[in-house]
Amino acid sequence: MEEKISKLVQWIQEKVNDAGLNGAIVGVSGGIDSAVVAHLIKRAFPENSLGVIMPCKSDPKDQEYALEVIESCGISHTTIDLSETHTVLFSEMERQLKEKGEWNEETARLGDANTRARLRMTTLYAVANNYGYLVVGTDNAAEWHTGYFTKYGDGGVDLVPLVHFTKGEVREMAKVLGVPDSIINKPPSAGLWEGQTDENEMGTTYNMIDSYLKGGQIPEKDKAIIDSMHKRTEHKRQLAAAPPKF
Ligand SMILES: Nc1ncnc2c1ncn2[C@@H]1O[C@H](COP(=O)(O)OP(=O)(O)OC[C@H]2O[C@@H]([n+]3cccc(C(=O)O)c3)[C@H](O)[C@@H]2O)[C@@H](O)[C@H]1O
Ligand SMILES: Nc1ncnc2c1ncn2[C@@H]1O[C@H](COP(=O)(O)OP(=O)(O)OP(=O)(O)O)[C@@H](O)[C@H]1O
Ligand SMILES: [Mg+2]
Repeated sequence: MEEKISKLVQWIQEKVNDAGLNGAIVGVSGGIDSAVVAHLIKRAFPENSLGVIMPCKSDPKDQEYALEVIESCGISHTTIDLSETHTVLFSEMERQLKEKGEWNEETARLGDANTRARLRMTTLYAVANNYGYLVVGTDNAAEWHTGYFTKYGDGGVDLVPLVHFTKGEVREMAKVLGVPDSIINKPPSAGLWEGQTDENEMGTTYNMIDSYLKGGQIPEKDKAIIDSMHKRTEHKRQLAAAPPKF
């Protein structure tokens, strides 16, 4: 694992240097994926890396976890609270659509949640512009395959270093990097609404997805969920659809 970590760190350095930029930035949620990326970019650019904590109506406990991550890798950090911004934007949209009588209550929770992820993306790019940094994403192989991310939200990034690593491998990497156990052992959550956990929402587990990706046999029910998510999210792994030249 140490060798893979060194190669990833070197790859991040090369991508930033090739871009003619100065360093790298990541959103730090208090979860394991961003913890690993924070450690990687701190290793790649000890003096030119930044972790950004962006609460957005989030559980205050998340911020404590995020600060534990920051402390564990010693990365420079800043906190930008997006709760008010989200309220202003989302409530204005709700008001306007309600006025038209076209507000859809059923899809509102997901729309609200994805807006949080996209506000974080917008913030990261604005801060990255200030420092001349690349925005580093945190998607692992399981999330990438199932499309379990917000298009142009947490999926809107410049580099995806963990995309070939299963969730289990990310856990292994976290241990080697010195991510605190409290972060490694906590259930993965997008934190987009109260009580949300990835595995509850998806209806399958990361262990199942990992084992499927490694070619293992898994129950038909889990295979069906994973295949359906993969198919439904194909568009997220492509550039925006363009028509043929007429
Ligand atoms: N066939 C197609 N071709 C081109 N575009 C297509 C499309 N089908 C939908 N779309 C577009 O994609 C949109 C739907 O995609 P998207 O906006 O991503 O939304 P969606 O996939 O519905 O939701 C995002 C999922 O990712 C989860 N998530 C988000 C963020 C972080 C994490 C985490 O683990 O931390 C998890 C979240 O809980 C939710 O389950 C549609 O509104 C439409 O605009
Ligand atoms: N409150 C937050 N502050 C900063 N960044 C955030 C916040 N919430 C989410 N993010 C960003 O969105 C990414 C996607 O979240 P995701 O939940 O998949 O990863 P994670 O929280 O790092 O790990 P886990 O899967 O264990 O929850 C995070 O890795 C992080 O970069
Ligand atoms: Mg999370």
